Amino acid sequence: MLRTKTPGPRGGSKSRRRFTPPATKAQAQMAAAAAGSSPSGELSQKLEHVTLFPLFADRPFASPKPFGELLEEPRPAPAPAPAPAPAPPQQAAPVDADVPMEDRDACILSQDFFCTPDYLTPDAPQMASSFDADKENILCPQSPEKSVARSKRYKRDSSPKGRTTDLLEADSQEITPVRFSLSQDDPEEEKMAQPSSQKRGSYVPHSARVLRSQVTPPPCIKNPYNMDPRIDDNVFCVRKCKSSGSSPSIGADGLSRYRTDFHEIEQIGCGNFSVVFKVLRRIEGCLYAVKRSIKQLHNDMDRRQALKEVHTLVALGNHENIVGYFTSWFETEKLFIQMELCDRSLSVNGDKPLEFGDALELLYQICKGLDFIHGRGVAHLDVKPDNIYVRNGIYKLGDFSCATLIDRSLAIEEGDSRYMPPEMLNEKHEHLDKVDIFSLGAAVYELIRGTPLPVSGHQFASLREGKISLLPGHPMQFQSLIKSMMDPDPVRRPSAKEILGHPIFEKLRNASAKK
Ligand SMILES: Nc1ncnc2c1ncn2[C@@H]1O[C@H](COP(=O)(O)OP(=O)(O)OP(=O)(O)O)[C@@H](O)[C@H]1O
Ligand SMILES: [Mg+2]
Repeated sequence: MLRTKTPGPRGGSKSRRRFTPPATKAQAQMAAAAAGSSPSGELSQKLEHVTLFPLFADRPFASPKPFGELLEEPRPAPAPAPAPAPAPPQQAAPVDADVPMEDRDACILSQDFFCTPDYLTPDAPQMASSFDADKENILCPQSPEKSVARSKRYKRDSSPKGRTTDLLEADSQEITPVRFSLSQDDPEEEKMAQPSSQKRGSYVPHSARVLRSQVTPPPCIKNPYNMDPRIDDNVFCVRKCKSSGSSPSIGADGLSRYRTDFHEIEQIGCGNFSVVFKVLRRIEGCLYAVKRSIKQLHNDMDRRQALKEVHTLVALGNHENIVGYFTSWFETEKLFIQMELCDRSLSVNGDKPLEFGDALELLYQICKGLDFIHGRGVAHLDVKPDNIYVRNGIYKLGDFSCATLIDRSLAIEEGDSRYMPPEMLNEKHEHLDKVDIFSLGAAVYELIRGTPLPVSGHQFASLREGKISLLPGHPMQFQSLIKSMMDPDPVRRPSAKEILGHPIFEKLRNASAKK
């Protein structure tokens, strides 16, 4: 859990620099300096004959004296410009000779193809390698014959075999059908990438088509084995995909893995540090939860801190009562974690008070999860209703962002203070597994009573002295178990294993043994 996050020095300045053409910026600086409106301007006025911008002195610039005089000083003659190539007779638009070839290509890409400003053109190395200036000698036709028409006339294969291709191409909604690139080294891709004579008249440059095929996410494909009733079949509908999931997957920093791999359905949760989305993994046709950090993780420390959750989940492996982990990655300096999608998390505000049967089930199942993680030397340290999820009636422990090693060899972070035992408040960390037992007892106590636990004050202190109110309608055996879990002395609290062996769980034990 990222308790403190200091904004990094980079922020958006990188992109701002990138968007500002150097000459314009220099001119603006010179103007400010000449006007004496900046410290450098005042300095230049004092020095009078010293230019602060020797690098840009050969650019035409109307500046008042004494800068103007300085600019007239003899300078080495500029290298003669290469003779301009004879313009093709039917050139559609004049090309700026000052713009390098690569930039011109980028312009074609961004304006003709993406209809976006140039700064969206991704500059990742893998993208750059797809641009071959030699393959780009396709002239812009005089009047762009909208090949959209061709796209409309594109004949769909109505055979079942042709359906997949159809779907793949349905999302591209532009000029020429494109296919999603699986690999840069794919020989098939290379073959497709060869400019052919048929394509010579195409309005879209070859590299743009290749790029487009790389950044257009595939549509959502239905998995015939997956009968998950939570999936809305509309996401597989071509038209819907066009509007909801086929925008080019380019983020500020290049290709978006999130947009390419997942179709976002809705936001399902928001914590202090993360926002969680219900998503469909496009090629699998299965639902997942993706948790994304809210703030950008600018420095290494922030990233390591956020990765604690991933490292814990990977180290733990699978358990029925632990939320399933799949993969994670960084994108736009945020951490994305792909997890098993649960139906909801518990909450004392949204839910009606927990009944005895449900409370017993919850206690038993989360104790199984705790027994599993404690057995692997891990303490959760943030057990609370918000971090307990339910899926098909199975309770699962989630949000491992505070987790640490019980042997105290890793840093210890405190979870939510409402569920924290007295020893944690006094910074005594000898029995970290028992911290989880207190928190679980407090969470169940809260859910049964149906009122939020106190954050501070007299009641807060009483709970940490072992003074808990009676829970009407619940057997005394159960109430004393909860009381023992919230014992002020961690040593006297039962372990997760001991709780699982309690006689009150006999039926549940037998039922799970039969499975
Ligand atoms: N796998 C999941 N399936 C369903 N909902 C989830 C899942 N993971 C998280 N959520 C929802 O998103 C909310 C926030 O997630 P999470 O607790 O992991 O974020 P956080 O920022 O670490 O929270 P906190 O404020 O507790 O530190 C959860 O309370 C839950 O409602
Ligand atoms: Mg949480």
